[in-house]
Amino acid sequence: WKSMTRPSWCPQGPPLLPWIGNALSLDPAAPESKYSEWAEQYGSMYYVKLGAVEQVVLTDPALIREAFSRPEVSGRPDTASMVLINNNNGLVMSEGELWRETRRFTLHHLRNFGMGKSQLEGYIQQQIAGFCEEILKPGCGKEISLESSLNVAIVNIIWNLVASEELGITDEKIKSVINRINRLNLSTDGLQAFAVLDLAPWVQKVTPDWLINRERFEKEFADIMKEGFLPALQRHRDSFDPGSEPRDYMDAMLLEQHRRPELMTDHHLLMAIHDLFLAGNDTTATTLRWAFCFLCQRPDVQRRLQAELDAEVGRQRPPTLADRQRLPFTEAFILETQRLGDITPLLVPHRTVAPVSVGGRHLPAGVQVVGVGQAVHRSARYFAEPLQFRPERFIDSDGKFQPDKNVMPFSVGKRQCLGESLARNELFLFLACILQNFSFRFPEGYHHHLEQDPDNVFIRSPKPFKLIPERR
Ligand code: HEM
Repeated sequence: WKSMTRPSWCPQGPPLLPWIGNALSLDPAAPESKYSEWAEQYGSMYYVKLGAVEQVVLTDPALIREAFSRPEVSGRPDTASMVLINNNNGLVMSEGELWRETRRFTLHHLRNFGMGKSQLEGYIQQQIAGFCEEILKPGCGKEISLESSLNVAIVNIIWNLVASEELGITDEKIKSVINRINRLNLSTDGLQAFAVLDLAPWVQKVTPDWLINRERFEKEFADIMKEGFLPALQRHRDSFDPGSEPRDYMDAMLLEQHRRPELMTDHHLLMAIHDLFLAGNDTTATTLRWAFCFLCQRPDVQRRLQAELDAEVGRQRPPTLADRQRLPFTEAFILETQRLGDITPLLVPHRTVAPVSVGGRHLPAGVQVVGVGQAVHRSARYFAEPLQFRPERFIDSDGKFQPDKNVMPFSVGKRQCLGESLARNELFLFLACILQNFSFRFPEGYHHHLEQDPDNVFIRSPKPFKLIPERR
């Protein structure tokens, strides 16, 4: 009876089954749809229990903003799977002082090395030129997929800031590292077994490790580190000089480790690098894949984007970040792609680290706080005809781009995406530079709509598709 009772601090929510709560109601491949459905029934704040995990779910943008701006809501889930994967190290899953210090330090150094500034622009354009030369040009007139080659072009940009190294766009080894790291962290295959631990932590005590694949997971993780990051870190260690200016983020981390060994342990350092690699590649590459999907679905939108580019930039020079102001429809297209593509429909869950009041309710410490981005992005309350792809909704009567604060793909508040400025620059330059030179269409008879890849649980990716590039 006790396990079926909602707490007095949040009395509304779907009915709870004994012990398992609402766990059976969620589709593991797309849990966000149930959360959005519940939003219609139970309103802007409701209570959900997934086995042992208590969640307060927020579906109203003002409430998400209020909660995520509070330091008391800046923790991360401490469920068994999360602890196993990250051990609360790194950038994305750490909390408390370790997170605050590492986030401040990372932002400072990545900005120093050019993140969000025009000094990185030339390098981003170089990656786009390589992608056009090696993937799009040879693919003209043929059916191609934009899978890991797009990720490599994107990963090179963050990897340049982190390790001053460039990886080949068609290099199979790096593609395999990217695929393995994404699969392990983001796919149902990697995480299904551990979900059981979260629902009922006691299962851990009675289940042999081999049954939940713990060893396989740990070995795969160690192998990826060995193949992907350790060689670069070792090269930095070998040539590191504590007396001179850091060359990149790895150097800066090693210097900090020199100064504060208790904070920058080897594992934390490696996890921070892993987090930048992961957070900085599949997010942006998946957003671009949605963009290509919408371009093929809507040739009229594609033509309008190209007409704007031709009129404002021409074809003699590549578009630059300084052209942004003059390309309002391109900006509107990107925002609409982020709204409807909605790659993180549940954002990333937070946890209360101390009691806190949100929306007039007093939440205790230790509760997960889930902001349902999808319930905002696809709600008719905030967007007219929310399932239609309409970039014009962000263009005002003077023809200017009018961003809408209810579109929050990078989340909000204390843990708002650390790479937002970099990602925005990448999305703009990739789309503008590519559309200046290429057009895209789906193969004859293919329609995509909004179907998602069922294998990817954390990032809502489009179902794998092929497209045909043509030279303009
Ligand atoms: C279109 C691209 C991107 C999207 C949609 C996106 C979205 C997000 C979201 C929703 C969060 C969770 C925020 C929260 O917990 O409230 C996040 C966190 C984060 N993102 Fe991004 N991101 C993108 C690109 C990037 C890039 C390029 C980087 C690389 C620098 C990056 C690094 C991070 C990091 C390190 C965090 C953890 C921040 C923290 O916990 O303090 N992201 N991102």
